[in-house]
Amino acid sequence: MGKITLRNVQKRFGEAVVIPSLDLDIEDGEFVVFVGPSGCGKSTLLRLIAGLEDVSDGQIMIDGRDATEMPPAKRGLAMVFQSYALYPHMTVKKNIAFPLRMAKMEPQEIERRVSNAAKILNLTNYLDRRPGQLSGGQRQRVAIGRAIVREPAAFLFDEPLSNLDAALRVNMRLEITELHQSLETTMIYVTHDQVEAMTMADKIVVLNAGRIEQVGSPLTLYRNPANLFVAGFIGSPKMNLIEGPEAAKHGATTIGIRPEHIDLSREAGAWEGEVGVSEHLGSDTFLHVHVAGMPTLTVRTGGEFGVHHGDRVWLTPQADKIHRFGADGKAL
Ligand SMILES: Nc1ncnc2c1ncn2[C@@H]1O[C@H](COP(=O)(O)OP(=O)(O)OP(=O)(O)O)[C@@H](O)[C@H]1O
Repeated sequence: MGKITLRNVQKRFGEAVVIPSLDLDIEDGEFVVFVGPSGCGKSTLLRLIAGLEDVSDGQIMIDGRDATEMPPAKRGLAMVFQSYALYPHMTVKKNIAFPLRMAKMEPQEIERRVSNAAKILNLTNYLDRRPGQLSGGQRQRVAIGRAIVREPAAFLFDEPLSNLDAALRVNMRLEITELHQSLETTMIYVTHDQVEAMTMADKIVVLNAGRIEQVGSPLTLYRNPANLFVAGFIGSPKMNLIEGPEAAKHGATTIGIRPEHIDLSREAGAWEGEVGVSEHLGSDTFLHVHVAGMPTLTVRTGGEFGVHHGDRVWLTPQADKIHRFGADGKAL
């Protein structure tokens, strides 16, 4: 079980309203990612679900029970922090077993759960080490192990990978996704990294100033962003946003086109421009092209196009891939 429902949830810190009013349904077994810029309230929302903060108003239901006033330990959720919060003087085994010993579980059952978690996380050979003798990735796995042994209704991750280097982040991202696939337990994951959100989530919740901008699968958000905020936030490099024509009902419009949806040519096309910086990523190349009267446009090519700084090129947006937004920022 692991169905979590938020109804009209509000959070104020003194006078400051951090979450004005929020409704959200998290289904059993879903991998849900809260993403948004720094300070948008992602961690606060996770802490409200965990019970580490009290809601100012509204209701939190976990598996059909009202959990709004329930103390954290009673909610059956397990939180994994970026700081790991491991005990340096305890072995890996003791660290993982810690919450079970606190709960006075039978030693045999503790043993069974710890060795099972160690197997899942590839930590079997490290059980007698102390955290100081482990790599960053291994420490992160110990922190996850401590959550697994509790057999929670849901795992709550607060930016768990932000202390790891880039390569390790990619590895751990995959490991957590695989863990989700094998455990099939609800996971709620907070990050400001839209790539993490895109690659891991079943469902992404895009937050901005304590409000939900859009909820949907990664591809839904990518293909059909509900507004300019989501269009600009999801996707790397960012969607090109260009001033569009005035529209009778909608006022000043904005046109959005992703870098992979602009065709490049040396002959005629819609817009003529000059190539600025090229970024070669190996599989893709991103050209930054200056077109008169527009912000610099980013265009994806396979890299075989062979253009250089200062070359004249023509750009043509693919007509069926153009997004349009009204003056209020909403998709038209
Ligand atoms: N205990 C607190 N007292 C007062 N204000 C707080 C408290 N905790 C958080 N805030 C404020 O609430 C807002 C949301 O903070 P929160 O940590 O949830 O954001 P976030 O989206 O997780 O940001 P980040 O990605 O930087 O961690 C911020 O403006 C923050 O300053």
